[in-house]
Amino acid sequence: MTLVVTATDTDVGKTVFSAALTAAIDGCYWKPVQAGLDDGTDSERVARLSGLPADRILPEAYRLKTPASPHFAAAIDNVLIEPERLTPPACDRRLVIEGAGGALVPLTGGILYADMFARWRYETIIVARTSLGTINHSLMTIEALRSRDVPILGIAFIGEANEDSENTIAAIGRVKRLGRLPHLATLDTASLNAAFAAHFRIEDFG
Ligand SMILES: Nc1ncnc2c1ncn2[C@@H]1O[C@H](COP(=O)(O)OP(=O)(O)OP(=O)(O)O)[C@@H](O)[C@H]1O
Ligand SMILES: C[C@H](N)[C@H](N)CCCCCC(=O)O
Ligand SMILES: [Mg+2]
Repeated sequence: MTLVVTATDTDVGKTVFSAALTAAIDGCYWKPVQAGLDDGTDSERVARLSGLPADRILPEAYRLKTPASPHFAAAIDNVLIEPERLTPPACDRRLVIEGAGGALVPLTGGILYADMFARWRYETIIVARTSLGTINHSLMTIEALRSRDVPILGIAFIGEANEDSENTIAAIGRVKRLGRLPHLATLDTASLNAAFAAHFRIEDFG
């Protein structure tokens, strides 16, 4: 089963979570659109953090120079993102697909990530912060996905425990709380794998 990782915002922790998840299911990882090349790419970070062989990291469909919204980064590079090229590549294992930013980030002037998720119809995981403001961002993300009939596997939190916010989102949003990855002072393969194993149940990921 292919899994999509989206979030309530950029910089929430999708790449870190995806690295842990891909390692845990011994799968493949794909970042369809990488916007920003100078500070390293999400694929490079997943390769390093997951410790998986290089061939598990599938090549991006688009590699855009500017760290910006994909629609804008593409325009700067004089590229038009074509949805047909965002067909997930073949992989003989389970695939983890990481979006860019939050669910309603544009790929073109008219197509948002959530529209691609709706085409794909894969189970989608929302990565959300635990800090104040997350209830609103998480519930809006859930609404945006539901309104497009995107299947939601559940929500994965990143950060320090915030029991009320996490439970409130799960209850009002009617989504499964998959777990919470705490902030790791040392972010490496061993600490990430250990934290994922301690805070998530592998059975929840199919
Ligand atoms: N559990 C964690 N412990 C420590 N640092 C973390 C953790 N999760 C994320 N970070 C750090 O937070 C920053 C943002 O995380 P990440 O790159 O995973 O965000 P993202 O949601 O993938 O962003 P983008 O929209 O650019 O893809 C990174 O510097 C990352 O190393
Ligand atoms: C460049 C960044 N790290 C992500 N790849 C793209 C984030 C796009 C966010 C757009 C927005 O919501 O304003
Ligand atoms: Mg990322």
